[in-house]
Amino acid sequence: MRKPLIAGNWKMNLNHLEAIAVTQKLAYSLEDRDYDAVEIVIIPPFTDLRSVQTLIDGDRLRLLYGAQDVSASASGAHTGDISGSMLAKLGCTYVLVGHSERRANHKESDELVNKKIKALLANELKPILCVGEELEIRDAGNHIGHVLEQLRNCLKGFHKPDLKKIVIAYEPVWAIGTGKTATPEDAQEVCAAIRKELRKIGSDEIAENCRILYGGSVKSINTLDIMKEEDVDGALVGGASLDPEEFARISKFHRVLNKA
Ligand SMILES: O=C[C@H](O)COP(=O)(O)O
Repeated sequence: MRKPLIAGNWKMNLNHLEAIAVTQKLAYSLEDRDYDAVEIVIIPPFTDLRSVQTLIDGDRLRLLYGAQDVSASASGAHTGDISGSMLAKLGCTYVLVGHSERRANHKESDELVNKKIKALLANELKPILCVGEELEIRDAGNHIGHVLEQLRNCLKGFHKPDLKKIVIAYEPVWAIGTGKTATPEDAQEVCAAIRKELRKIGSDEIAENCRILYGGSVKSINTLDIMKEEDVDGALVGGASLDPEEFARISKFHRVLNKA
């Protein structure tokens, strides 16, 4: 079975002092049974990672953490970039790649995302590959084709041992930060199509074991309906993850719905 994964992408919010307070409040709101049932991950800005690492290591918290991006390069003259080896040294487990906000704001191509995945795997980090469509593509009725093309391009050249380490996050761009969550049926349709494509790209085993997350205005009030869907294995949460009590409520969905 696939262990559900709930990841909180803080985006460009919370300095390193605020990060300590939010992480502590989140940890106080969770119990061992929550960590046993769900992988709970926080993804703060780069500037917070060392503080989060020190707190989690020092208090032996069962939270996992990661970064919002990575350089495709290993080291060198890349001003402003952060390398996979630096993130590994900071104890990161997961790293987002291909988030629509990076694609839009930094003109990130599928080819660049592919190189970033390679850099993460080289440093034993687990990519969370974000794919999703703009509203006009959805309205044109070709959103599934668009998402699967992104998936194929970003995963080009990877073999089965590598594919096993990758998490996929389906994030319809029109649902991000808008309060307009995709319907559970919509999320299921795309996540099922992604899983079917993973059978072709990788194997039945890879498709069965890959966690596919939904992201886009996830809140505690809509988590259960989304998580009931067979091919949805978790959520990539933005705004709601900045409130530790709300993010804890989202992470505790398993207390009502058994996905194991
Ligand atoms: O990475 C998170 C997604 O962009 C969703 O953000 P949101 O929950 O604020 O819509």
